[in-house]
Amino acid sequence: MESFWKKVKLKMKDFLPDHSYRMWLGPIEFVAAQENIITLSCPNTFSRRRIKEHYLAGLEKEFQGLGIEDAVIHLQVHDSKTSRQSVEKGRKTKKSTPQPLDLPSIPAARPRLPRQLSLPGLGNPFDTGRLLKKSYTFDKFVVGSNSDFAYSASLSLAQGGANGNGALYLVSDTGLGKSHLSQAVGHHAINRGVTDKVFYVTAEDFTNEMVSALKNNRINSFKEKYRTRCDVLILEDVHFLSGKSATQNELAMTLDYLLDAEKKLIFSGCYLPGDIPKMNEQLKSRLSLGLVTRIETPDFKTRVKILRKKAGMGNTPMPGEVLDYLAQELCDNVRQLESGLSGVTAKASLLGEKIDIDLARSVLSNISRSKKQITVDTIKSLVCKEFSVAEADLVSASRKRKYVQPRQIAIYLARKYTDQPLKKIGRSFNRYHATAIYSINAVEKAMKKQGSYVEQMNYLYKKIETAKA
Ligand SMILES: Nc1ncnc2c1ncn2[C@@H]1O[C@H](COP(=O)(O)OP(=O)(O)OP(=O)(O)O)[C@@H](O)[C@H]1O
Repeated sequence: MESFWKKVKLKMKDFLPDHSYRMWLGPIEFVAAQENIITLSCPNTFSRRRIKEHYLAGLEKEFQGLGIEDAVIHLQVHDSKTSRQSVEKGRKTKKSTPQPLDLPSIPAARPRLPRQLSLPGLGNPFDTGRLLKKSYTFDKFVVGSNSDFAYSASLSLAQGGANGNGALYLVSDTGLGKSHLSQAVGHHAINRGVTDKVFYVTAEDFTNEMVSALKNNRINSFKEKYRTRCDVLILEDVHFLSGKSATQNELAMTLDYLLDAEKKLIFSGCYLPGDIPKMNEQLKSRLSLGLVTRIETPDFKTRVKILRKKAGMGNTPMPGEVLDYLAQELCDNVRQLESGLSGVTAKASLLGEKIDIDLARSVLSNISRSKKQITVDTIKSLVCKEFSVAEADLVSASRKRKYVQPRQIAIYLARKYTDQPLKKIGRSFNRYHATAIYSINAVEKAMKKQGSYVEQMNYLYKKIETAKA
């Protein structure tokens, strides 16, 4: 049986991005097999959970493909102290360890930087569908005047693209439903049995996977994977590709294949394709080939509708006046509405308090206080002080190195710590928003290359987070 496991592993190696294989499947060892039950051992509980959630069904399928009908995998942890209890029967076994109380975080929104923490393994066909967030379906999306066109376009694409378009580009500021709608298209395809070859991948993962394939002489299988094994491609955070010309070329060619084969393509990003700096014309034109639709910020009526739906999905009844209050105060995006709602629910349940306006006010005061503390101006003055530059120089047209670096860093920090749209941030530095995107990418790139740069940024984060209002 061990030889079967070796075969399964080899197959997985082919399927998965290199880093995912190395991180998750490479370290797994074969332990024993009895009839159709195969016991494998993982290096730790975290890895076991990850394997269980993302890879187990696929592994079992691979064993079944090798003729072991009804293969069931038991996962255990390597640790010598491992007891029998740590052997789990895949998905069916309930966790016996009590989980720490997971308090919902109150901040208004998660950082709006292009996703840096995307999951390894995104976009591999083996993970098909399982990487899509369960709740990101059409029926859970609340349609308002801000999103009706994007919703209809996504649904139409999911239902077969009656308008003949095989591609859709969703654009919006952060937290307004791009991921939700794009993943809803994937769910639709899988749930209706149209196809399970749905690839969900961020532009960053696509890039990393391609670079790793190049390094490991696997570029042909990378190309083959995207060009021939995918029916629905969901590519998020497209702006991340700015300046990455090799990835742009490869993606443009892949898109040609997929478009020719009439596959469904959904892209999302914070900027229109034409506004992404350092993006080659071929890719821009392909990204714009289908419908390009914008999701706007929801108006008050829609915010109430969203809150009502989300409150209805939970178990805690939420008075109408509290929903109105939250909708009035939280205007930036839907993620912020979700934070407010879960903050109110959590506080009420933890303290055993009644849900009313006073409670909601106390929860939101924390959100707005932390938001108010960090403004673009606070960031500008802190960066000027740290780099010993005058504010006039920071926002000037000068491209001298001594000003460019602090300027880029300040823009990056403004994006990370404030809710200001990038256009507005750019304007605060007398720059177009394309330059703001470029600055953010430049800082990210530098952080990836130099440890000292990361240290410098960590130092600035601390300074900002502890700065007085
Ligand atoms: N119209 C909507 N109805 C219901 N939920 C929504 C709606 N819009 C957004 N959401 C919810 O808000 C949260 C953020 O949405 P999502 O992640 O899709 O935003 P995004 O535009 O992709 O953000 P980012 O650019 O930061 O990735 C999700 O939990 C999503 O389900």
